[in-house]
Amino acid sequence: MFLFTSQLSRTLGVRGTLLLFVNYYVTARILRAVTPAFGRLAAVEARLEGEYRAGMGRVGRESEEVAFYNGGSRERDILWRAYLRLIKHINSIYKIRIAYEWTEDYVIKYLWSAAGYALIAIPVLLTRKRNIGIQTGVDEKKTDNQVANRTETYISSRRLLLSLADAGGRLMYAYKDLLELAGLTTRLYTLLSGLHSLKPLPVPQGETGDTVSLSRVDVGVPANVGVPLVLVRDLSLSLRPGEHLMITGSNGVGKTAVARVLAGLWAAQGQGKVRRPGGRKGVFVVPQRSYMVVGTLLDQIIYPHTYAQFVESGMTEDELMSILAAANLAYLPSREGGWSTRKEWRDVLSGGEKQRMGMARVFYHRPSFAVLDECTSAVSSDVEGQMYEHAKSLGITLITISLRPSLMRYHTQLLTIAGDGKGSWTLSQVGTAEERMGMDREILAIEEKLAEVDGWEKRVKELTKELSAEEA
Ligand SMILES: Nc1ncnc2c1ncn2[C@@H]1O[C@H](COP(=O)(O)OP(=O)(O)OP(=O)(O)O)[C@@H](O)[C@H]1O
Repeated sequence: MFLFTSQLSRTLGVRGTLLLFVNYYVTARILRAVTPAFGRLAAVEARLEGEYRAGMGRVGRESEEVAFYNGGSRERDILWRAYLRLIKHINSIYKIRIAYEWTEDYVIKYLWSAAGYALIAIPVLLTRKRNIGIQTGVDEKKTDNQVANRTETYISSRRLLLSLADAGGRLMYAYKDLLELAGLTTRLYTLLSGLHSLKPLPVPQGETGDTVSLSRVDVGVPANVGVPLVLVRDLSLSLRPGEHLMITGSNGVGKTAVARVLAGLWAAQGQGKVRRPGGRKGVFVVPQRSYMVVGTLLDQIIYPHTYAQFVESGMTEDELMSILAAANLAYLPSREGGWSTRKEWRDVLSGGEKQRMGMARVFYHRPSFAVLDECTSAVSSDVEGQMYEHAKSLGITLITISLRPSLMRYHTQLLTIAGDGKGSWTLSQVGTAEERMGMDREILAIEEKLAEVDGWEKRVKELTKELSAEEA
């Protein structure tokens, strides 16, 4: 544009050039007044598209649960609304864009050309001698030459004007693209600033030794703003290898929160200190919800190891087989067609099988400490017991989060979180092996009696019915 303007100014003279700049100014004002907020529109479009895609992903992931609840039409309704919101927005952008592009084309193609022709005409109309033209020194007396000069000036100016309009159009397109880029950048900026405002993962105070210990630690939900919610106050405990801990308490009292602090996902609140053995062999957590990785059957057991790490570890497939046997999953390789079978394991394996696979991972990695967060709730008691005994025989110290009293027998310490709103807790020894056996027997007896409760209730009802019939 600068080049074309400077070329044109040679033809137009000072007044013409000034008027050309007035034209630029007026055009810029008009276009600025009619330019929609393309940046904001692009940011909203990106957000709506994100919501829609997240909804699609959620339905894909949770399809079975949705089907069990017969929630298909409800989900379709939610997705349909998200889709309509997106489409409505995209359509409104198209309408705005069409109106804007028409205006822009009209202004740049027609207004600029009209203004340009008027400007070219000014010297012709206003100059008395009419000796305009970029070629000077031509013999003015020769009329033919004058006509030729004017024609040449007109044609070159016209070309310059067309090129100028073209350059102006490109500039406006670039401006529009820049606005859209700014919108997307704003969205990315929001995401990144959200990530940056997250508190960094806690730096472990000590990742040495073979002991897990919490010393005067407050466990609470981290808050980016405001005061964090403290679930357990002033918690102190120390676990050496072989000292198995069971954490219990009602739902939502903060059992998993303690596991998160132990695993280093949440920082300990207050002035407390967390110590645990470092490295991969340190604390391994098996979460409440089973996770199946994309990949082969073998990948499920060795996760988060890669195949290369598995080979490097020197472990054989026979050893993997015995790991699966310890988790009561020995039938899987033959049933599924071998170690390298790829399937959607999340859907293929049952709830209990997925939980047992979680335990197989513990046996494979053999960490010093394993936090088992209600990860055997869908496994039958006998297999659960076998897996606990096997983990202990591998030298793994267990930190179990559970509401099942029957699991107490595998532990030496019991942490009970009160959930009284004050963050109270108690830590007690579960007892000697003999005492634990006694407790086991008592638990089994109670569990057996509990299993009979339904039958007794049924009998009471029958008797009541018979009595009321006799009285009548
Ligand atoms: N990421 C989070 N953001 C906000 N609140 C959370 C978060 N995680 C947990 N909480 C809250 O902290 C409390 C304790 O949660 P936690 O998962 O530790 O409970 P829990 O004792 O393991 O329960 P359950 O036995 O049901 O598994 C709950 O009230 C929960 O809503």
